Amino acid sequence: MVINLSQEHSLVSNWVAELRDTEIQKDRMRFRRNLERIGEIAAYEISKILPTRDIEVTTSLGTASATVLSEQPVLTTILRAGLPLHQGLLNYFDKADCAFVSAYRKHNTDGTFEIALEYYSSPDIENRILILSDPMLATGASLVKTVQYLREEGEPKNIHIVAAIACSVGIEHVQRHIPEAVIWCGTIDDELTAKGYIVPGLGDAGDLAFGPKIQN
Ligand SMILES: O=P(O)(O)OC[C@H]1O[C@H](OP(=O)(O)OP(=O)(O)O)[C@H](O)[C@@H]1O
Ligand SMILES: O=c1cc[nH]c(=O)[nH]1
Ligand SMILES: [Mg+2]
Repeated sequence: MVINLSQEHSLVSNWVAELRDTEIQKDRMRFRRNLERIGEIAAYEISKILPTRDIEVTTSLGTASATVLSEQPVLTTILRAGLPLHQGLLNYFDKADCAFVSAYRKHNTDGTFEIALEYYSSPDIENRILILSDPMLATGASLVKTVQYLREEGEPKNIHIVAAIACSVGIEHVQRHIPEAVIWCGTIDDELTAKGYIVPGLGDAGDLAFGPKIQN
């Protein structure tokens, strides 16, 4: 299932427009904050379909009935571009456990690339609700490889994927390999360059959030 958070107009479309704009992108703090805000809205939307339980809360004047989450998700992100989106999810799921994975494109001299996974820090994800965030779902290779890697340690009961911009080709790749995943995205673009960049996309999310890095 794919949920496009820009299907109907909301502030999300405004933040995605700012993320794409080459002038506004010069403000790294705004770029990171816009990713964070999309993470916050995604958390709010996902919370509507998470399991709940009813509780009684003692107030100073009586007792109130309330419905609250019955369990906390595991928020997993892919370093480094995933950090601002992850922070947004964590701002709202403030009691969640967190996992971090490093997955990056290791470029070959012929222009092709492989996904290198080198670092992994996670709680036990067996039977947990996994929310995996990465701002750019381009080919989908990083997300699929990350989920395959995490599954060697435990089987989550639900998988949610959060992206700011998802490419339709990448969505199909994820759906082929993780058909049960629910994909929440800020918007959907249809093109990918030969180097795997989303068009119109926004450029390199990691560089725009944190500055350029040396090529690996
Ligand atoms: O869907 P895919 O084709 O796998 O591409 C998406 C990946 O590319 C970006 O990371 P990048 O390799 O630029 O690393 P960075 O976070 O260090 O910038 C992005 O944050 C994703 O992890
Ligand atoms: O368009 C893209 C694709 C992958 N990673 C990015 O940061 N941008
Ligand atoms: Mg990058």
